[in-house]
Amino acid sequence: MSLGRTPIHIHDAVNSVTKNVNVIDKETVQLSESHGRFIASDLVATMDVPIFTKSAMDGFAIRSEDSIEASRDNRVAFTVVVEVPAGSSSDYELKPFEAFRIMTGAEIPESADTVVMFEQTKETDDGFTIRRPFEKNENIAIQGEECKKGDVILTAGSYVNPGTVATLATFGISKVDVYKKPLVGILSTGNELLDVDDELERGKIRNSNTPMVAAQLERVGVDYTIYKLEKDELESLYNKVKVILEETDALITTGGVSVGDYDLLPAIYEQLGAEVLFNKVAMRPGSVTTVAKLGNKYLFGLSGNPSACYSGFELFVRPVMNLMTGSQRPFAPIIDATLAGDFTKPNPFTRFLRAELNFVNGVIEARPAGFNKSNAVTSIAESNGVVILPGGTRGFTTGDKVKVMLTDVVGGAVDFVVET
Ligand SMILES: Nc1nc2c(c(=O)[nH]1)N[C@H]1C(S)=C(S)[C@@H](COP(=O)(O)OP(=O)(O)OC[C@H]3O[C@@H](n4cnc5c(N)ncnc54)[C@H](O)[C@@H]3O)O[C@H]1N2
Ligand code: MOO
Ligand SMILES: [Mg+2]
Repeated sequence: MSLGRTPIHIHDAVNSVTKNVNVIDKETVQLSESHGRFIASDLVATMDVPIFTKSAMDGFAIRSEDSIEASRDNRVAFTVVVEVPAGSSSDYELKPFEAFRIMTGAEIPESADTVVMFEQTKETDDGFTIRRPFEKNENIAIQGEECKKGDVILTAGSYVNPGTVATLATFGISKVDVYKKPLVGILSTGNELLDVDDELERGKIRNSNTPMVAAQLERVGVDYTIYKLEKDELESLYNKVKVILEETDALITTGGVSVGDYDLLPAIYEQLGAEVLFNKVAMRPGSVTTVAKLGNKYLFGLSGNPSACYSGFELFVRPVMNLMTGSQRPFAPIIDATLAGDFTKPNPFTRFLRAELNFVNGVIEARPAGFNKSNAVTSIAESNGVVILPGGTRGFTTGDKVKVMLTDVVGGAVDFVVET
């Protein structure tokens, strides 16, 4: 009951869920399936990159020593002897004032040591002239200049982004060791709940938490199973939770964690013998969010109220899922922003305010999104971040500096503005 619940600080709550999280396991996936995963072993360069010294420009490869005397008044002439397109090479030994016609990406023949771009030459019948000396290695990409064989390119736990995919391909890695994704069960509870397709009835509402939580899990790249809605009935709910824990790595329930007569999750954690990490957090919304552990398995008891459910996920489920998946950066970034609307209510506890973020004239503006109460659903849709107002404060107004958690990094700016 509420009397037995001691609210803990949000920092303590986050720390307690995110310590001792075990990564699930490793698996090998095809390169094409690796994007969005976390690599499970260090990537050590098996060769130099570039693997051979090559031309960085389309032009002519020459011996730099032949260009020393070149000037505006004394153009030096070269004769083109061999063509070297990308994908080929030449063992021809250049004689003085001879040149290769060479393309970007082609191996630099041994006898040349610098490249003159087409734009730096004037064409002649059998070649070209230049008007300045070229130093060794101009317009050349040297073998190993990017990385050397044996260098550690990426460490285990790195996120596989499109550039990682390109790097893996460069080293010929078509099968990638990644951390396994946890399988998470989603179970919404409540006698009042109907499925999305059901006709509305008196006193009932549609279950919006299950699809929302599923989408949040997708956003962190985790697999899930959706279980059928459960009524607030102790025995059947207990049995269901037990079965789900056998089938999954973690369980997210929504609803039934407060102190109401039909809020059964606290009794279920007790019956399971689970360790309750906390059952009250000094925050709004989501103060009744409860997290328990049974062995390595997490039981996230998210609040039934949609906005509380959403915040509870972003604060606790998200970092744990990221850690289980092998991420070394489990938390949503928290940045500075300027409030673009008033929020005058008192904040006895730390307040999480869904907000729409915009980048305006170099400043990140955070506009509190719509109807911003615990039971709100539409404000979540209007938000792409969460403003964090410290507990024990009140009266925030437009222009105030606030912290914002970047929950949603999908999408972009309305325009492209950079200093050039
Ligand atoms: N005496 C007290 N009453 C309440 C307290 C309290 O401290 N003392 N805390 C309040 C707060 S704060 C919240 S938040 C809610 C949390 O309730 P539960 O987590 O137990 O959730 P339910 O009671 O099952 O439902 C609450 C609310 O959310 C709606 N709901 C539930 N599931 C869904 C769903 N899947 N999709 C959409 N909406 C859902 C449900 O119909 C209720 O309206 O408790 C307060 N009470
Ligand atoms: O748990 Mo509640 O969300 O503070 O309204
Ligand atoms: Mg309740």
